[in-house]
Amino acid sequence: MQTHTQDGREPAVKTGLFGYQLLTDPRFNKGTAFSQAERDQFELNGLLPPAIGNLDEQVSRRLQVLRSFETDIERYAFLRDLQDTNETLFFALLIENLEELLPIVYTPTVGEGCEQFSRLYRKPRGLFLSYPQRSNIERILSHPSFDDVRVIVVTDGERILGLGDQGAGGMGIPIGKLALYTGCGGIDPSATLPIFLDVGTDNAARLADPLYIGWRHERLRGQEYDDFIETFVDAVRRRWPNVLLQWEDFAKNNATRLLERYRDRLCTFNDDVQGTAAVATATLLAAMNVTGRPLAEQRFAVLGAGSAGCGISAQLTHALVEAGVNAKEARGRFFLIDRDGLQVEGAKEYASFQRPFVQAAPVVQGWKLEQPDRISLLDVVRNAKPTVLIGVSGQKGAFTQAVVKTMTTNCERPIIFPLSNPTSRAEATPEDIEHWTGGRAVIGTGSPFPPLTRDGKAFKVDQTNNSYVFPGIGLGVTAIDATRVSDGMMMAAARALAAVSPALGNSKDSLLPPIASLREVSVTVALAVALQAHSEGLVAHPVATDEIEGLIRRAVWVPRYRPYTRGR
Ligand SMILES: NC(=O)C1=CN([C@@H]2O[C@H](COP(=O)(O)OP(=O)(O)OC[C@H]3O[C@@H](n4cnc5c(N)ncnc54)[C@H](O)[C@@H]3O)[C@@H](O)[C@H]2O)C=CC1
Ligand SMILES: CC(=O)C(=O)O
Ligand SMILES: [Mg+2]
Repeated sequence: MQTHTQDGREPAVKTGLFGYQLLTDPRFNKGTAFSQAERDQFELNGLLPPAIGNLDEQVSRRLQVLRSFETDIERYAFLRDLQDTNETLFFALLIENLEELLPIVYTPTVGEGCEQFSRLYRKPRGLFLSYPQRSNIERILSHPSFDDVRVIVVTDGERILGLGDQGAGGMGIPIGKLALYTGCGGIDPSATLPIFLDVGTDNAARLADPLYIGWRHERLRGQEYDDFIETFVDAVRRRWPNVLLQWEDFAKNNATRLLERYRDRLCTFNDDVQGTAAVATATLLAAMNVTGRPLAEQRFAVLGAGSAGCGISAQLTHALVEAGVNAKEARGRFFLIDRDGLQVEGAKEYASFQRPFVQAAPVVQGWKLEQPDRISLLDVVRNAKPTVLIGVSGQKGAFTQAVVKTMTTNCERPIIFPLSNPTSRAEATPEDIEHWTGGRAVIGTGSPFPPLTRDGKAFKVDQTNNSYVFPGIGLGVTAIDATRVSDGMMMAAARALAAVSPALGNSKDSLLPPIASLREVSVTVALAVALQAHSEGLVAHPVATDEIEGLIRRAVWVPRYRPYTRGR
């Protein structure tokens, strides 16, 4: 991290790079903004056009080019190329235009980026650790360019957004998430490392694609898979004992299992399980200001009993208990519906992460059902009368008109969150929900949607996405060297986000702060997370409570060109 000297000038960064190598290293490249003195010192004369520019000019030039493309996937490819050419410029552009660019760097366009990854692939970024290279992992991680790594996002590509198994194309997700760690959370980009664990793919189209860049092999499972993950985690712990490791977009049979296996062995969390739970909890707490009905009175229907559905239900159960509901009753408030219908005792074998949210058989006795052998979402909404409906199933249109309209018979202001990503997988569009409920629903979506019209004015749709929390978790954890990510830290993140809800002061306002303010939101989340880690004794070095905010603020990386000096 760079700091200012006492006279306010930044210390120069030493680099052994010069000439063409300096211009082709995205961490050091300044493009046309290299000064004449730097061009002389680093042998750049002739390699650059003569005009000397600056970061602001470069940002406006790139923005013009970006806006001239016709499609978002072209914009995505352009931004990925810029990131791999000049990181400072990429992040300056991103940070100054968060609201416009997040839907490209992140959901929904990143989904298409993953699907097209083999075609778009240009330059190396991060690490592809493939099964055939398993005995080399330690050597691969040992490269000096990774010495400063503090945050890793890792995927095996099996459940990419709601798009399923994308094989090596899944690498687009760790790259996108880490772009937000820097763009929103202020983590120094040289401290971030995207990793793809290539254990093959079961995506037949990818395996048959001659241009596929991944390991052309069916997905490994069972002991071979577990041993590979163990080798990876062991190598990570040895190389970076205090790194924050974020698991992302693993399939449901692995996500919670791996989290439980490793959460006490290193500083780690699963974003789909825990990050999603934190943002959903925060948005719901904020929604209480709009509906006027306290959390302790809510009943929940959750479509999709996977990583996100069970993670959300677990954290909300804690929140209900904290609000005074007893634990058994709190769990009973959750109705989780998967492919086979409502999770209910005796219907089938449930995975261990699903079991806490299996309804007792007597609860559904006497329910009127559409079909006798299956309890559908509509049956649940009719009979259990939930006040909150959450979609994390990846199933477009699963919140039908009948389901949504029935929600309005349960309560005056139903809370309806179709959280699946990307946009094409949302369980319902805000426009339809607004129409079907006559404007009574409180809405949150996973991906961005255009504003609604309410009382003749544009009304922003809240994007209930874990991007509101994971960058702040990363900033808080790394700023104070937290050793673990606890449930308490996740709850602190959720409460901190809820506490900055615009709806707190005005029940007609948004539930979440604007996307454009994500950098400030992340500092707020970081502070809450760091204070909680401190109070739980989960910090590597002693630090005074009143120093924590300063540590966080000083840790925030800002894109600007630093002075360089030649040396090793
Ligand atoms: N807004 C946000 O921040 C986040 C959104 N998500 C989205 O949530 C979705 C699910 O993610 P995960 O839980 O990690 O995936 P998952 O694969 O663990 O869970 C999805 C569940 O939905 C079930 N399902 C599939 N079809 C169904 C149907 N017709 N009816 C009911 N259930 C059905 C699956 O059997 C599975 O249990 C994805 O689209 C993902 O993009 C996930 C994490 C964060
Ligand atoms: C947002 C996110 O993590 C997901 O859709 O998987
Ligand atoms: Mg995810």
